Amino acid sequence: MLLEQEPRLRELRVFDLHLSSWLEELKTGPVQVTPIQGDVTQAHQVAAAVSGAHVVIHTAGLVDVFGRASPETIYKVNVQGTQNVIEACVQTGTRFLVYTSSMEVVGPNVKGQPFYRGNEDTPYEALHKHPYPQSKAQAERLVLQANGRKVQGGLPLVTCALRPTGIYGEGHQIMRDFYLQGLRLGSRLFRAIPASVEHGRVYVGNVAWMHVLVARELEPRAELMGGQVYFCYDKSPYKSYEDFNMEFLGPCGLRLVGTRPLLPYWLLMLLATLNALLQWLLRPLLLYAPLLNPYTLAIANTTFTVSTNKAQRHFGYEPLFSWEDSRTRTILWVQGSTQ
Ligand SMILES: NC(=O)c1ccc[n+]([C@@H]2O[C@H](COP(=O)([O-])OP(=O)(O)OC[C@H]3O[C@@H](n4cnc5c(N)ncnc54)[C@H](O)[C@@H]3O)[C@@H](O)[C@H]2O)c1
Ligand SMILES: CC(C)CCC[C@@H](C)[C@H]1CC[C@H]2[C@@H]3[C@H](O)C=C4C[C@@H](O)CC[C@]4(C)[C@H]3CC[C@]12C
Repeated sequence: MLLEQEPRLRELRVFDLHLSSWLEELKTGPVQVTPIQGDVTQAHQVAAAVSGAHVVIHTAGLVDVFGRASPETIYKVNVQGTQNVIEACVQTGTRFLVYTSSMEVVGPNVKGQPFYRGNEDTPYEALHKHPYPQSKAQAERLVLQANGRKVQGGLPLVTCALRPTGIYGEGHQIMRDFYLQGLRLGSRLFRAIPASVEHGRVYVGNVAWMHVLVARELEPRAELMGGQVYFCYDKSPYKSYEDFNMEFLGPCGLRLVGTRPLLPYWLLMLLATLNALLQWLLRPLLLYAPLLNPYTLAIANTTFTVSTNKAQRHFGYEPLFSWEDSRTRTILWVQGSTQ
C-alpha cells in the first residue's frame, strides 16, 4: 500500500521475525525495499532498523487468543516490543509513530457487555483478563503516553494508535480454516452463534490504507492527531461473525445450516471449557489449541461493532476499497488459497 499510494516514499524497511518471499517481488520498482529480519523484543535490533527513518508503522505483534504462546511471551512481544519501538524513535530522532492497536483494547470486556455501533468516545468498561487484550491495551497506553516526548534533536514525538476490528481479506488464515472445515463436513457449517450478535469487521486493504494516510498526515496535523486513537472501519456490513464469513464462504460453495445455533450456549461453553482443560492437561506433551475456548466463544458471542467518522474528520479517510471489491478480493483469495 505504501509503495502504491505514497509518492514521496524513498525507502521502505520491513522489520519482521519472519521475512516472507513476497517481499522480493516488491523490490522491482524505484523505491528501495529493505527487508530486515529481527525481533522487536531485542532493543538494539529495533534501534538499528529505525535509525534514519522518517516514520515508523509498528504493526508487529503476537496475535494469540488460542493459548499457543505463554502470557509472558505475549507480554514480551506486544508490550516490551512496543516500548523498544518507542525508545528506538526517541534515541534515533524519528518523530512519527503509528501503532496498530486493536478493538480488543476496548472490548468485548470480561462482563460480556455489548458495544453496539459505538465510537472512540462511547463509554465502555474496558476490563480484560486475557493476556492478548491486556497486552494490546498496555502497549497502546505506552504509545499514547509517549506522544510529546522529546526525541534526539529536541523535537517532540508524535504518536497515534489505530484500532482495527476483526480484519478479513487476503491472508486470513481463520477464514481458510473454516472453509476447509466446511468442505470436510460436506460443504456445510453449523451455526453456533445467534445471528443477532453483531461483530465488527474491516477489510485488510482499508486497514493498510488508513495506516498510510495516518503516516502521511501525522506531520502536517500533529496538533490534532498526536496522542489520538482511531477505530479502523469501512463499509463492511454489520453481521454476526458466521454470517459475515458466509459472504465469502457462500460463493465458495458452503452453506450455513440453521437459523438458530445448533447447540445451546451452555453446551458450547462446556465444550469450550473442556478444550481449555485439555489444553492444560496436554501441555507437557503437545500443543492443543483449537479455535473454540471460553475466550473466543465470549468474543464471538458478544456484540461489538463500531460506527464512527473520526478518521474521516481528522485526516480525510475514506475507504479505498468498496465493500463489493473487498468481498470479491476475499472470495478469490479463499478459492485460490486451497488449490
Ligand atoms: N487480525 C486481526 O483481526 C487484528 C485486528 C486488530 C488488530 N490486529 C493487530 O494487527 C497487527 C498485525 O496482526 P495480524 O493479524 O496481521 O497478525 P500476523 O501474525 O499475521 O502478523 C503479525 C506480524 O508480526 C510479526 N512478529 C511477531 N512477533 C514478532 C517479533 N517478536 N518481532 C518482530 N516481528 C514479530 C509476525 O512475524 C507477523 O508478520 C497486530 O499488532 C495485531 O494485534 C489484528
Ligand atoms: C464459537 C466459534 C464457532 C467461532 C470462533 C470464532 C473465533 C475464533 C473468532 C471470533 C472473533 C474473532 C476475533 C475478532 O475478530 C477480533 C480479534 C481482534 C484482533 O486484535 C485479534 C484477532 C481477534 C481476537 C479475532 C480472533 C478470532 C475470533 C476470536
